[in-house]
Amino acid sequence: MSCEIIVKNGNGENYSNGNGKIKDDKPNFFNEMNSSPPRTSSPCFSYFGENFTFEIIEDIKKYLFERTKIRPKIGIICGTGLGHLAENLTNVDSFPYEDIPNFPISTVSGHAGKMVFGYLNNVEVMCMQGRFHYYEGYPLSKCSMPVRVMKICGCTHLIATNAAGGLNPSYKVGDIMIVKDHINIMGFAGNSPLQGPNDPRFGPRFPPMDRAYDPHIVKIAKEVAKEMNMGNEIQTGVYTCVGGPNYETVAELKMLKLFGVDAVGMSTVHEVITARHCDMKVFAFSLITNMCYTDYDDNEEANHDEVVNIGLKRQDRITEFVTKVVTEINLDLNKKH
Ligand SMILES: O=P(O)(O)O[C@H]1O[C@H](CO)[C@@H](O)[C@H]1O
Ligand code: HPA
Repeated sequence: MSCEIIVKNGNGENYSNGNGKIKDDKPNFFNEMNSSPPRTSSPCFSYFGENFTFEIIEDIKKYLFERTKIRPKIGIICGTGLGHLAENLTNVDSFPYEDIPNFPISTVSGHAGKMVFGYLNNVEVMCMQGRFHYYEGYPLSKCSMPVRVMKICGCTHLIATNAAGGLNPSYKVGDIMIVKDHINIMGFAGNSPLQGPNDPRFGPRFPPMDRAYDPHIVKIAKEVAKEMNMGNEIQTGVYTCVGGPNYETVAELKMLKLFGVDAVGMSTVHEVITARHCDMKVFAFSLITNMCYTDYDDNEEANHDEVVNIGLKRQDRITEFVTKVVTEINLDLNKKH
């Protein structure tokens, strides 16, 4: 059975994949789910929001590569208050998001909104100084679209960092939690960055998510932590992403704790799913910026200024940690070639 995609392009015009007749201007949910993706380099819209086609991602790469000579294998996403990392790059070429064609803009404090290419300890990297969140009004596919840009730019590895609330009572503010796994709560509710037509040039329709966080890089990171004497400040745990922007209720936190969640935030999971879909190796960690209390008698409340401030306080340590992990990943990459 041939299926037809009818979506609107950026100018509001009908767009069809040419597999049949246009019957009306409303996209058909089931047709879209079963069809090949639209091949276009102008943004088009579907039930799942803007469709960032392979061609659009290639155009973004073209824009960047015409302006930088850096050819990174490692992409880094800086979490809230962690953008300092990008300030440690040398020989930088920096692109404000508003200048990059088809890029969203960062609207959250603690996220500068720049794509920075440069060297971290002589290793070529590209670094998002600021990420996109669902609560900013962007669909998950748009939030994680830059991960595909990293992939098409040649990155084989993604390092995702975030600020998160600590649920595990043995954690303390300032700890770094290496993410060993995640629980995709937004996915339980039927929301995924991979919703909509699948383009096999990015990855398969049904990607596996076992070992989403590369066990070998986790091992490398633990060795780095040991070398840095991080003994009582490094943890390993399970992260979850809630939609935000409100922080969680006590009852929600109790539930997450029962689920086995160690740290809770509002990002990363959809980026990791997108990265694994296109076969990138992933390493992620959370900076524990506040503790999540599951007792109604506790008066502590999370607030974003505190989250940003803890990031600033821990920036030097985190920069050192990431630099060493990047250096080790690069040594590994060179061994393989
Ligand atoms: O996950 P990152 O972007 O580090 O930021 C975390 O901190 C913000 C809340 O204070 C939310 O955006 C949450 O996701
Ligand atoms: N909850 C959700 N997201 C967060 C938190 C939190 O406690 N802290 C930082 N980001």
